[in-house]
Amino acid sequence: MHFLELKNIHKSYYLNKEEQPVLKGINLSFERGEFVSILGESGGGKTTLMNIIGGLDRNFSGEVLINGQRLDHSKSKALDRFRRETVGYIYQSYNLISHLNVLDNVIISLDMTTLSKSEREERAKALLKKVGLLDHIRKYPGQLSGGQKQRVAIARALASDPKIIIADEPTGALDSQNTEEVLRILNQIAKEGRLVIAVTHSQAVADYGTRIVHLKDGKIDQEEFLKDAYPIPADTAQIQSRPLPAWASYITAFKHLKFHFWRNSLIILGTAIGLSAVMLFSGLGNGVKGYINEQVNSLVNPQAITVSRYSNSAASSPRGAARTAMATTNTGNTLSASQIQQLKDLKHVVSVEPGYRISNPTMTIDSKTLTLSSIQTWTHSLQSSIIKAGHAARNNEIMVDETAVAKEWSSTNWKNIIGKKVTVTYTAYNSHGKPIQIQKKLTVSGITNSTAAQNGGINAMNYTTMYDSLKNANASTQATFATVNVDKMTHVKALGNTINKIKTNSKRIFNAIVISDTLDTINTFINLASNVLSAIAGISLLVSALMIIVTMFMSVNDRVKEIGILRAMGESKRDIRRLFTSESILIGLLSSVFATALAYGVGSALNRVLYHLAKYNLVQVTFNNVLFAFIIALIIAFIAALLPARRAAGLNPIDALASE
Ligand SMILES: Nc1ncnc2c1ncn2[C@@H]1O[C@H](COP(=O)(O)OP(=O)(O)OP(=O)(O)O)[C@@H](O)[C@H]1O
Repeated sequence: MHFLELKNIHKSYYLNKEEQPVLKGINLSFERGEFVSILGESGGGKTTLMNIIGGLDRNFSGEVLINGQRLDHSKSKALDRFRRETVGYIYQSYNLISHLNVLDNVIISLDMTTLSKSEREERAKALLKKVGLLDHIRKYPGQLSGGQKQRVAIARALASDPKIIIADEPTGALDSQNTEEVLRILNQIAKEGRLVIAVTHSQAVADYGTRIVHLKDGKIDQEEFLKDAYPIPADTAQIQSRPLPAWASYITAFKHLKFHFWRNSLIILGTAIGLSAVMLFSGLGNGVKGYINEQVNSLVNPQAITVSRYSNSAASSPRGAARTAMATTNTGNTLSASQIQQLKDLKHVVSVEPGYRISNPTMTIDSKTLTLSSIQTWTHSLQSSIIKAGHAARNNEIMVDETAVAKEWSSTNWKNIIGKKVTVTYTAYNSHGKPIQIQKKLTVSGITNSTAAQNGGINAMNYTTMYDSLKNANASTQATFATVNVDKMTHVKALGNTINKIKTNSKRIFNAIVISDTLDTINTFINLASNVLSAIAGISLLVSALMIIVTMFMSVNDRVKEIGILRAMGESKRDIRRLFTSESILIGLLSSVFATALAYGVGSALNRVLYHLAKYNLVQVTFNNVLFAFIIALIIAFIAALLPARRAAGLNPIDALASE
């Protein structure tokens, strides 16, 4: 049984459907320890034969047997494995991978073995030492002489410990000294018990081996046995091969990214700008939402429900409801003691504060008379943080709004209004609905600022002051609204609904305003606006996707030869596809990292500029915004790589190797 046997190999190429036979029945056998030279005229089919032996060509007839076992050329996985385990290639034009240094050019073949990382590095260095290049391992192929390149190629071919070395014109591009050196190494390889098959035009080179095979007109026309095959040394442990692991593709992809640093940096920058814009707009949405929520909650206590009488004219929308709440004693829509009790009896209610709101009162300060939009009693529905100066109103005191009153009184010394005596005049109603004019002298105790809450701001006295003024004037003392204080924030919404559903004689009686409802509506609009802005920014990501596609196609075009080399080394179509998808995914990942830094950087700069306007960080990029951007970037990168990666994987390895 021969180590390698070729039986009746026929191969034709077809040009315009016209058959051009190249190999016309090759029968040959080889043994380990041989150094066989194949001689023949140019175009005689030597390379074609090598591609068949090396498991690169599948379109031929005849049989290739290894240790008596037929190599099934219809099974691509088996062929990948055969190339990976059994064959090492050396080419006339070296075919080193230009973006990998000398050491990595050898290690890339070892990545398909089960050796550990340190063992792989050790073996690569040992092989490079053997070919005299240990001092050059960090150089790139472009920094080596022809002879050095070929020696790297030999080290690479030997890396996975293959039993067959195919050398296609290994000395074709070398001077006599380097030729001598390479031949010596090849002879040494044969002495190690490997089968070396070298294609050559040179009789001198051929004479170096153990056998010469002449190829003529597609047939073997002569064989010369020069020496016996070298004895096969006792087999040392064979290095185990394995399919290329995913991490190896990522490492190679990263090295390629690094090699084309500037080109890739620009793409990463472009993608990162688009991604960071998406993050910033989402962050701005969060910030504005947070700001408005904080503003509203600082004016109005979210854990209090403002309840007034329900009137048909009030729409069910928050704005309509707000109008109802503004209804005052003037309308006669008041809350009776039993209705207040009804509210007190509800579950989760901590307390109920009856309140009065009176519209269009006038206020006279010194000789100035102002018409206000309303005066009300202070309840827990208001936050004490709106009192900007002075203190909350005690008996016979009043708090006045900064803009509507204090600054109207004096634009410069408005704070001096505190302590001033004012006369408030307003209309109330007696129990028969008859209007009663009430006039009351009060002292200004504090200034409120709540312009964001409602027009006209808050002018408020305490409950006792208002109650006494109504009682003394024989006006109705029924509350115009009530503040229902709720035990827990989580119960507020449900309680609001419950209050709205209470009926007497199947008629709804209460109208409850839950501030979170209003905030929900505001938040929906802000979300919508920020999503629209993010989506607009997202369009730039389409441009990024196109950039990645173009780069990947360029990368495939640049690397056609490399694809051929990797396939010859035993990488599968899947490995090649992954090489390009992983590069694109790395671009996506790096872009996301860069975009995150950019978004936080620009975000904090914007916050610094805007802070003095709102006293709030208006850009708040959250972890979820970042996560979303990462996911989007990875999806875009993956999709962008699909077509180029498919093209790369679909390349015929022989054509790829033959590409210029
Ligand atoms: N992909 C192909 N399509 C068509 N014809 C091809 C193809 N590849 C090779 N040939 C032809 O097959 C013949 C054998 O080519 P091959 O490269 O095997 O020759 P060779 O003996 O290695 O030549 P050289 O010594 O010049 O390298 C040539 O005539 C070549 O033009």
